[in-house]
Amino acid sequence: MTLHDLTIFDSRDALVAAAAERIAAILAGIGARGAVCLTGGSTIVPIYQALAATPLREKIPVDRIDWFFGDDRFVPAGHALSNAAQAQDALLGPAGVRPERIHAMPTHAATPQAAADAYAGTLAAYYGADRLDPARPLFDLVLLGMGADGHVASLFPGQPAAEEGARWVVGVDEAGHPPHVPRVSLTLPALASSRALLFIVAGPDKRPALSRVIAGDDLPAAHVRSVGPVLWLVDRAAAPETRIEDLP
Ligand SMILES: O=C1O[C@H](COP(=O)(O)O)[C@@H](O)[C@H](O)[C@H]1O
Repeated sequence: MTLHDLTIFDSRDALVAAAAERIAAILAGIGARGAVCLTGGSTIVPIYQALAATPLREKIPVDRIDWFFGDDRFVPAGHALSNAAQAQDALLGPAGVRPERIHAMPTHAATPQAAADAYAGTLAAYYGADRLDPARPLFDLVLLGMGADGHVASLFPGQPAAEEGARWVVGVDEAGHPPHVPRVSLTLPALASSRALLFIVAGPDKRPALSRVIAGDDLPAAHVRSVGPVLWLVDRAAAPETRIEDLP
């Protein structure tokens, strides 16, 4: 991460408002067809709610966007831990997105890896190829949170999924962070196939990992790339205490 990619907001409310505005502006610029990769976690929920409400909802061309997921918990559809259910309740439902535009991970599959393989097929069918071309990113926008351990999507530190360099989607049998249910996750190459990528990070529990990302330590979040900008929007509580001028 370079410092010009990091914006620090004085409060979580300010972060939520600014992130929602930024996302709405990106989505408003989508042309005839676009793809967005949604995140799970708790930080994103009020941002989804702001996007689904007036006045931002009016800026979003919901019917020209296909909505995908960066990861999900391997739980039945509608489960309290489901990222897809959370996004449906906070954003997609209230914003009036039609079901055929929503591409949830098939967490009813026999195994997390079977779900991952099926979802890779869904992505490839949308993209029209099974090889990613940097000149033609898969996603217009990827949204990500970061766990306190430095995980992104469901790519946890020290696990092989975080090293995957070929497949687009992987099954994760053991989550490295609560809730400890199996996961399905896009890989770093799939996330990197994006015109823009936005991290949204809040809370004091994220501060150590964010400091490590800035220092370039070996954490999944530090390895996230995009064809376009990778922007970090963080609140003051998550930001390192080091004076900004002293950061690398
Ligand atoms: O496990 C998860 O959490 C991360 C971060 O979530 P947060 O609650 O700390 O905001 C999220 O990026 C990921 O999608 C989710 O499955």
